[in-house]
Amino acid sequence: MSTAVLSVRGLSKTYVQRKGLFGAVKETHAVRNVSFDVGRGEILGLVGESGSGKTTVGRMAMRLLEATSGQVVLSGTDITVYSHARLRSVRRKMQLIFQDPSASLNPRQTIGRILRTPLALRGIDNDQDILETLALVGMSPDILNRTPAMFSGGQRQRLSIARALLMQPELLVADEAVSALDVCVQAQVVNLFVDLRDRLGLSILFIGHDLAVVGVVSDRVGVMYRGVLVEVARTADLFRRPRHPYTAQLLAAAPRHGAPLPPEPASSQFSQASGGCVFAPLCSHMTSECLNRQPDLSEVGPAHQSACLRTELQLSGV
Ligand SMILES: Nc1ncnc2c1ncn2[C@@H]1O[C@H](COP(=O)(O)OP(=O)(O)OP(=O)(O)O)[C@@H](O)[C@H]1O
Repeated sequence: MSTAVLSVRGLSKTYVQRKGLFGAVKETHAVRNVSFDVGRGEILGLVGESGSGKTTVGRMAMRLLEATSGQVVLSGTDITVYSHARLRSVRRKMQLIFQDPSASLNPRQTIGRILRTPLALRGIDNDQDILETLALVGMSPDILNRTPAMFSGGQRQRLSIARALLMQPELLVADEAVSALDVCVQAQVVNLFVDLRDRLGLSILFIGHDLAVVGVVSDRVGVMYRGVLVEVARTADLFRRPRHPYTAQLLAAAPRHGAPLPPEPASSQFSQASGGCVFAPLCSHMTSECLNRQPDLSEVGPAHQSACLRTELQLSGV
């Protein structure tokens, strides 16, 4: 991690709603004075309960939503005052991954057409980048004539990540990107985000409500509570020594406390030979389902193992 790819300073958002034409005005102070950096090649997690302002922060950071006040700096350039026309030139550098990939992939288009769209925007008309990117996200190259409906939720999320990558972004904003997936597929997609950080040096703002999942993927974690960023810390530090009472509350409620860690495999810390998802022994809430499934272990890379190691340290309170 070196210089910040994204810096937000003092971001605030007040939603103003009026009931009817002459009704009372209701103000919601959704986000108050939020500041943080996302370093190059860093995953910053943003966690908090529903309504705490995470999505609002993510959208303001991408300038998809106008902030009431505050500043957004992308790779050293202050884009706070960019016009919409000017924003177009930097938009490709920031890509949003949604919770529901079905809603973001046109069901009537083939995967080939969906993935050629970002390439066309870059003025490229051959499929080489597509094939390389599909390999990167763990998808087969022979799927270009299929449609999104022919894939599982996890595969569709990989495809939406592939489409985002084809824009050659510097920053991904993943807003609840694994929340709609079942727990074992969550582990695989989380693994993919960690791999992308390590292989491409991507910066990722990873937004979620589940501290166990956000903790696995993130280098640092920021905690949102009622619109305020109450704490930002390196993940291991946050798990070891939460400074804010709300963080401590989140940690106490995390399902990882439910079961003791299983014994470490004798041969290797992360035995792939034992079968099942390697996340399984480490995240108690993922355990039984993952072990029953035997996901494709060839997808499990070293980055994933380091994520597991970090989780294990966190879970064992090291
Ligand atoms: N368009 C809007 N108009 C009015 N209020 C809004 C709007 N969007 C969000 N809010 C309010 O702003 C607050 C923060 O919402 P936000 O969606 O950013 O939270 P969140 O932490 O992402 O929650 P969730 O995980 O449920 O999406 C909530 O009180 C929400 O009701």
